[in-house]
Amino acid sequence: MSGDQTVEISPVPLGADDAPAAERVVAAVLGSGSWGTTFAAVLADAGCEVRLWGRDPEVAAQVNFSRRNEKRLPGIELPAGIRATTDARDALAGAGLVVVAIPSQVARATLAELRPHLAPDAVAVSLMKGVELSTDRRMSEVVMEALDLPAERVAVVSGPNLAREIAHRQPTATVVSCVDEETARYVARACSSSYFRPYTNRDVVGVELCGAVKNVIALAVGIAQGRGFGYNTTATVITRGLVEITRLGLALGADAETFPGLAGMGDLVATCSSPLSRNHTLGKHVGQGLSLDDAIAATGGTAEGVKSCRSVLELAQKVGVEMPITAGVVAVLHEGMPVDEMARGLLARPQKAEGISAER
Ligand SMILES: NC(=O)c1ccc[n+]([C@@H]2O[C@H](COP(=O)([O-])OP(=O)(O)OC[C@H]3O[C@@H](n4cnc5c(N)ncnc54)[C@H](O)[C@@H]3O)[C@@H](O)[C@H]2O)c1
Ligand SMILES: O=P(O)(O)OC[C@H](O)CO
Repeated sequence: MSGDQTVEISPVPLGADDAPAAERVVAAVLGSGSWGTTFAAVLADAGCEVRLWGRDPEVAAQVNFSRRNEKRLPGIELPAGIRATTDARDALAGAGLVVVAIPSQVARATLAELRPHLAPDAVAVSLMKGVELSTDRRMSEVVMEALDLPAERVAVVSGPNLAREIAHRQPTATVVSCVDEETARYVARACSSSYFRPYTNRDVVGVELCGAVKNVIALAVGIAQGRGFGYNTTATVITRGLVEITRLGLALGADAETFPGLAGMGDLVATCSSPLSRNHTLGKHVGQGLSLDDAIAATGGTAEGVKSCRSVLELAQKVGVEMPITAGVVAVLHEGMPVDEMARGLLARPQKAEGISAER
């Protein structure tokens, strides 16, 4: 059974319909999974005209005629301002904002197909939290390359944003990051509502790495919990996980302020704590003894860390940063290492000083 099905969430409507409609942005959301559909709802509640593109005609029909996406967001009523379509040309025509919410590993090929339909002045937004296998590119880099856009027109949104809580209009905040501050503010205005509060920054590298690597750390926490370890182990993995994320980020030029922020610590805590997280849930299944394939099937949805753990480790090796938790997750998921051996290996590492800047 997936983690999604076991968690009860109370809807907390905070007057979403009262949200101020600033400029009327036309937005196309690519991907009608849990986060794409939820972000479409956020944009609609914020006053945008929203087209939701997905491959599944049944999902599109259900969104249009019942205001629901029962497959990904069971029991949730969507706002009226979303029109779903399976026709990419229709979704993208005149869309000034193009939001990408498909699994990271298929983004490049999918976007390359859609590129001819992109409006000439469009700004793209990546919601994806992964690193591309074989190229080790962050997702904003993939979006830039596949859509042939400059960095100034590509933003990322990342933070403690579990889709189902937001679909229930529970309050949260996020970070909209772009090298161009004006673009970040434009995107932030477009998605700001009474329950969704975006902050902006220009540290795209840091924000994206936080989003991708926290999935790997959530897998490690899930593995530990599935094995039966308690809060001390959980807190240790989260804290040392943040050190891994920070070291990698700093080595790749990120801003130190990002890591204790919403996209860093905030998202790490949400993902490592919640049974709504697919990465956390999948890790738990593995810790309880399921094979990777069975754990993937039991979890459902996209658990980006399963694939991205390998590209994250490769990135780290390229810049000489040691990431022992990430290496342990790769070994358990992809190299057959038993969970107890991962735990023993992490604990047996040479003693060292605690800080971020301690030897790598
Ligand atoms: N769900 C969340 O809470 C959440 C929150 C923040 C970020 N994210 C990130 O958003 C991204 C999408 O996650 P999600 O939760 O929506 O996943 P999901 O598994 O719920 O949905 C993925 C969607 O992509 C579609 N898809 C798969 N292959 C495709 C292809 N080749 N072309 C077009 N569509 C394709 C699937 O049919 C599905 O509708 C991931 O990178 C994830 O890390 C998710
Ligand atoms: O379900 P997960 O593990 O992909 O996590 C969802 C979001 O990234 C939490 O912010």
